[in-house]
Order: sequence, then C-alpha cells, then structure tokens
Amino acid sequence: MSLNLAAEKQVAIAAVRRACVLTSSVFNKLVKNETVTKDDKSPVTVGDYSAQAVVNTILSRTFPDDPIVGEEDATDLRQESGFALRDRIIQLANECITGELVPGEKEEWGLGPNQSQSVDELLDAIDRGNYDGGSTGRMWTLDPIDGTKGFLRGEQYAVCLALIINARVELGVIGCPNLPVNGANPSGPRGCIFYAVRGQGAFQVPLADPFTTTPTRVSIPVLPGDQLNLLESVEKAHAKLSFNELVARELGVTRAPTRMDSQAKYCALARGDGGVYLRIPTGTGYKEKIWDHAPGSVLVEEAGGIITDSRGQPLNFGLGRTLGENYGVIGAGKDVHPRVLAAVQKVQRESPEEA
Ligand SMILES: Nc1ncnc2c1ncn2[C@@H]1O[C@H](COP(=O)(O)O)[C@@H](O)[C@H]1OP(=O)(O)O
Ligand SMILES: [Mg+2]
Ligand SMILES: [Mg+2]
Ligand SMILES: [Mg+2]
Repeated sequence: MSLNLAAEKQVAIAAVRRACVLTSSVFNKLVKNETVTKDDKSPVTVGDYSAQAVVNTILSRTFPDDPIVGEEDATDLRQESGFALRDRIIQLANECITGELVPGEKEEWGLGPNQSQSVDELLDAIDRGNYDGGSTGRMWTLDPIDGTKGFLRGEQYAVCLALIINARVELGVIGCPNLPVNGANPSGPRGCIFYAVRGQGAFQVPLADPFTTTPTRVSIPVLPGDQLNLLESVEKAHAKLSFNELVARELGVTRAPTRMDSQAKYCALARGDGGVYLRIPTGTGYKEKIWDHAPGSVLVEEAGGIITDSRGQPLNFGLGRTLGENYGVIGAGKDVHPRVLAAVQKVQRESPEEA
C-alpha cells in the first residue's frame, strides 16, 4: 500500500528547490576561505551549511516532531575560529529564507520576507540534523550538498532529501542544479528536480518551475546490451573504479563509463541515461551514509529498477546514520540487475585482489 505523503512531498520539493537556488548562487560567489576541510578530510563549504540551515528550518516548521539525520553539524561554527564562516552562512541562509514566495510555497513554512532567523535559530536548525537514526518511526535524512567535490569543480552535485518510515524510504527528492534537463542534450538547459513517493512512480520537474509544470514520469528503459554503460564516481577514493572495468568487460559493455559526482547518478539511471550504477568499496573501511543513498534508491526503485549491495541484499536504512558494513551498491533496471550482480560476484571470486 502506498502512503499519501502529498504534504511531505510538496514541502520537500519546495525545500530542495530553495536550497538549490542558494547553492547555485553561492557557487558563483564562493571565495577561498569559504571552504573548510572536515576531520574525515572531506570539504564542506558555506553552501553545505547554509543549505542545511534552510531545509531544516522548513522541516522544523512543517513537521516539528520529525527528527532529521543531516550530514552537517554546527559545532565548528560555534567556536570563535568559525565566527567569520558562521556570519556568512547566516547571511546566505536568511537571504534564501526571506526570498519572495513562489507558487507552491506557503509563508507558514517559515519562508518569505518576514521570516528572517537569528544566529542561534539557524545554528540550532543545522544541529537538528544530529539525529542518530534507527529502525523505527519517521525521520528525514538530508545531504545539503551531495558531491561537494563536484560542486567545487562546477560539475554535478545534488541537494538530497528523503523521508524514512520504519527503515523504509517512502519519499525521495533530489535537486540537480547542473544536470541537463534532457540527458540526450547535454549542452541544453540545466537544472532539474527528481522525486518519488513509494508506490506512486518517479518524476522529473524543472528546477526553475517545479510546481506549475506538468511532471515528466521517468522510468528505466530496456536498453540493448550495446547501449549499457556504467555510472560511476569521479573520485577514486570513493569507489573502486578498476573493479568497474572488470565488471564492464564481464558484461560485454563497450561504452565508456559516465563519471559523475553525487546522487545525480541515480537520477541519470532513473531516466535511462546509462544503465548501471556501480559503487564498490575501496577497502578503507568507509561506511556509506544513509543520506547518500536514501532518495536515490527510492527514485530508482520507483523508476522500475533494483538496488542492492554486492551480496544481492537490499540496503538497510534502519541501522543508524550509516548503512553498516559496506558491501557496495549495485543499481540497474529489473532486467539488467541480475546480470550485473552475477558479474560483480564473478569478478569478486576471480580477482580477489580487486574485490
Ligand atoms: N571516502 C569516501 N568513500 C566513499 N564516499 C565518500 C567518501 N568521502 C565522502 N564520500 C561521499 O561520497 C559521496 C560522493 O559520491 P560520488 O563519488 O558518488 O560522487 C558524497 O556523499 C561524499 O560526501 P559529500 O556529500 O560530502 O560530498
Ligand atoms: Mg560532505
Ligand atoms: Mg553526500
Ligand atoms: Mg554532502
């Protein structure tokens, strides 16, 4: 049975759209000291923090009882060394929150010219993302900028939001400011939002006008073998790309892989640009985070695809902030997925040094 979730969907699309407008405008203004390196060596920018502040502010107003598992936290911004960064983040978040309402938005969501927030309110909003997750109840999960490295390069990144209920992803929304609206026309207009409610299909709308445009339903087409290619990370530290080459050979895939940062890969898969999402761990013990896969997985499933790990098991969103021990991620259309899983397992058996 499909849950209705019409209100959640509307709010989530509006929140993601605002955050996309914010992050694309930040990109054009970003200066060097506005990016810092986190303890895990990954970058975080004023864009990540301010986008999390905006989305969490909206969620707190609309669904005050729902906890949020968000990637960022405000600890560094509460220390004196973070004050310059903090002030910039507050300014950006408030500019975004106080922007004029567009069709589909409501002032009671905490948006519009009268809704400016104090420093403490916005830092607390960021920290509302510190929920530990778990297997029961409702929770949102947010990646305010997924693919920060892609964002910094001016390439693909995504604003990613999902609603998880009793460990099942029920709603996913992904905003891709730099993704071409039509995958077959890469130099055409850019900026799309993808969304899916479980049981209701997967859709794409333009970022510029998500509420008054008729949504386009997306689904994974049956692609002939010679048209399959792999969608994979840009960053070698994130996934074992040499393994992907062996899998491609095993599958008889001759097309070059498409390298793309962020969950934009799941969006590309969902609308048939590509065919296989493949992410094999690099052996560093990194655990995948729920916000990096929750919206993408429901989107692909609603587009007619299958998402599993390399054992063929579904991803478990009920273990906390991470997906637990990392067995990688395989996504593909229903017809292709069994072949990819078999190829992955064959390469694991035959090239254990790669697996
Ligand atoms: N060592 C790592 N291994 C795997 N994924 C990582 C690692 N470090 C960061 N990530 C996250 O991987 C995702 C990017 O994946 P991809 O390589 O598919 O673009 C991002 O969510 C990124 O976080 P972030 O959201 O901070 O950018
Ligand atoms: Mg990050
Ligand atoms: Mg991410
Ligand atoms: Mg991120």
